[in-house]
Amino acid sequence: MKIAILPGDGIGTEIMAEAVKVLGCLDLRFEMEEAKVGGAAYEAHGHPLPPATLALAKAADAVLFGAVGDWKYDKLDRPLRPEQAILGLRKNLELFANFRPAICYEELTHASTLKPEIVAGLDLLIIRELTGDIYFGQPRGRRASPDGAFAGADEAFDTMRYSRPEIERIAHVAFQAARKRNKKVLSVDKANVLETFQFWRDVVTEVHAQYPDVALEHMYVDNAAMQLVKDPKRLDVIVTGNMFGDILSDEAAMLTGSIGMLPSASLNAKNQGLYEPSHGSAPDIAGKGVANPLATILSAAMMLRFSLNQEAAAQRIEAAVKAVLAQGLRTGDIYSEGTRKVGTREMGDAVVAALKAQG
Ligand SMILES: NC(=O)c1ccc[n+]([C@@H]2O[C@H](COP(=O)([O-])OP(=O)(O)OC[C@H]3O[C@@H](n4cnc5c(N)ncnc54)[C@H](O)[C@@H]3O)[C@@H](O)[C@H]2O)c1
Ligand SMILES: CC(C)[C@H](C(=O)O)[C@@H](O)C(=O)O
Ligand SMILES: [Mg+2]
Repeated sequence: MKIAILPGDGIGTEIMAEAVKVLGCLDLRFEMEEAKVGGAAYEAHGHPLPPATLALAKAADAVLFGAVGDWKYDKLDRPLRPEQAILGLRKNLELFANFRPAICYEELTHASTLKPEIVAGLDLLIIRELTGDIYFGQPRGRRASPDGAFAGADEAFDTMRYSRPEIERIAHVAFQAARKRNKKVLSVDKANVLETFQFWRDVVTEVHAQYPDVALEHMYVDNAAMQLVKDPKRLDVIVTGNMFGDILSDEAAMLTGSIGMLPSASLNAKNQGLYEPSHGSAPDIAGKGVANPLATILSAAMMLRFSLNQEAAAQRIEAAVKAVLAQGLRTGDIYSEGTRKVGTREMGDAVVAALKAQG
């Protein structure tokens, strides 16, 4: 089993060190090979996704990814910006199905900014389409406005688009995931305004005909954003497009206590996957040793489950994370009174100790 380890930038290197430590103390044989990605790769090789990094990711059974980005790269031409690395990996590996589970662990009920009764026991799954939408639609660019009230003025434009097969395959993923859970899917769109998302709604409805045992509900994204904080436990599987999924998953992260708790899996049709926390490189706390490594450690657990066929090891990691939270250990982002504040490394060490204690 070969795992590509791509730490990236900012807290990416700090959280990845803890996840690698956790993987290393399982009784499994992995080959782990590390490569630079994002700003780190740009500094070393002049490109955020160098050919050798992409080749490693393609050849591996799974990719564990930290995070990329830093404000200092914001002035670079877009193809050279760190974020292009993660977008390029998703597109090149055809990782169209992004699973972002938002689970509120019992011990963290009080870490959320929402009232405990709203989030206690929350377990929802956002399924985000990851290789289409306005993220990748062409054409895009800047030009002099060709017409309208501001003709001749500078303007910028992007293209939102989805093809039928792209919507069909993510809808199948959502309905199949719902069959293993509570048999209901909420499809989030903006069909009242956007043609792309009226089409999304039509195609999801058509695919639903093959899943009569699963309940389907449609909702506009603005309302969904509201329902997520009003009554999130009413929701179970949410399927949506690339951009809405990006936004709603950060919102859902706060229901779990912190974005530092939200893992993710991005899968292609062959179940090859890239696993990463849903957060970014957090330049504001990078280098301070305070980042929460649990989203990355939980992403490693998802990797064991989905790409490496190691369900037992995945469950061991998840149980170790719960044990550490039950011991009262907290990084700053999930700290609340009466718990013990620890740094990134201490949190990783505690997960390793909890794994060893399992025998
Ligand atoms: N997949 C990725 O690599 C990815 C994802 C999101 C953002 N980014 C990039 O990261 C950079 C920073 O973006 P941003 O600030 O908007 O989002 P961010 O997710 O990096 O940070 C948002 C806030 O959450 C906090 N935070 C994030 N992860 C944390 C953790 N593990 N523990 C504790 N606190 C945590 C940060 O300190 C910050 O206050 C940008 O360059 C952005 O493009 C990359
Ligand atoms: C860094 C950025 C390209 C990325 C996205 O928008 O998909 C991030 O926000 C995420 O959620 O993984
Ligand atoms: Mg995001």
